[in-house]
Amino acid sequence: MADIIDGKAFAAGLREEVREGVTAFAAKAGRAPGLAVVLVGEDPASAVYVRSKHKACVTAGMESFEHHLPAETSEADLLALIGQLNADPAVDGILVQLPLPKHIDETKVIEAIDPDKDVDGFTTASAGRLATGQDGFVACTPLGCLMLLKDRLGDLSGKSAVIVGRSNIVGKPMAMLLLKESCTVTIAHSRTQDLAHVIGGADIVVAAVGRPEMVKGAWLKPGATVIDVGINRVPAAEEGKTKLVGDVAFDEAMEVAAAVTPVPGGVGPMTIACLLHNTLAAAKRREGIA
Ligand SMILES: Nc1nc(=O)c2c([nH]1)NC[C@@H]1CN(c3ccc(C(=O)N[C@@H](CCC(=O)O)C(=O)O)cc3)C=[N+]21
Repeated sequence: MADIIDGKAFAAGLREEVREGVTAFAAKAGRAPGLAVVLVGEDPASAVYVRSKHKACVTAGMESFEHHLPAETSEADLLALIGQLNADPAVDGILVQLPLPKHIDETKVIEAIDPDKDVDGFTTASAGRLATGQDGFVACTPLGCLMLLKDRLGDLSGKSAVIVGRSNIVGKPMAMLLLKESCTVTIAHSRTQDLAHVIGGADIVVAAVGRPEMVKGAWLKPGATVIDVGINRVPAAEEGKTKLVGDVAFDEAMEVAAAVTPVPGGVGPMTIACLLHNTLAAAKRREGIA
């Protein structure tokens, strides 16, 4: 039976570490780090995420600036707000909750964020810095996955890692991070032939495809470490109820792997903790505090 990697507990530790860092920062800078979160529209899932980000911020001793705009906000008005936040000295980090309403060009909005305030790591500048080994912000979800892997395995050098999924916000930055750790990295995706065979060679599997339980336990190399990024809401056994499952068939994986992250309680909590970590780092960088 594999170990369950307790992302929730690890995230709690990281949040406590950030809280201490915030206290030290405030003593030197005379102000708290500030995170601006921009939410456009009424998507209920987004509202839940934004509320938990706000709570986490406040608990860590940070300033949280919430900007909740109506769904019909124009792209120009949103860009103007980003411009204001870029110029606001009290704002160290800017997060624009995705997805945005269809009439707004997401890329254009993300690119408007000052890369030095891009705590989500979503701008082209941040992606380029990561790919070329320069200092910058790493997207919170892959950063959280890397922390869990290093905590579990220590040195990752020489390990074979397969990432399932090639998104800009998880798959690609995850590949860059693992490459930097000297893993041998494979990115698999919907067109990959014989996925079972590809995954079968991996010491590390990161599943980020958004397809419920698509990675089967029998595909895994015995003793593999499995990081499940998927958060899929599916019908539960009880009529009318739903439950969350990952991209990995968890019970099967537990029979073969050495360690597996659960959903919920795995990668999800790490994403928010890493957002706080990035925001503190942004504040320190802006104030020239080591
Ligand atoms: N600009 C932007 N940045 C984001 O980082 C971003 C975003 N937009 N849009 C939406 C996704 C999703 N996301 C999650 C964060 C935490 C959990 C999380 O904490 N999940 C818990 C609870 C899940 C639940 O009960 O619903 C868990 O997995 O244990 C999940 C998902 C951040 N996102």
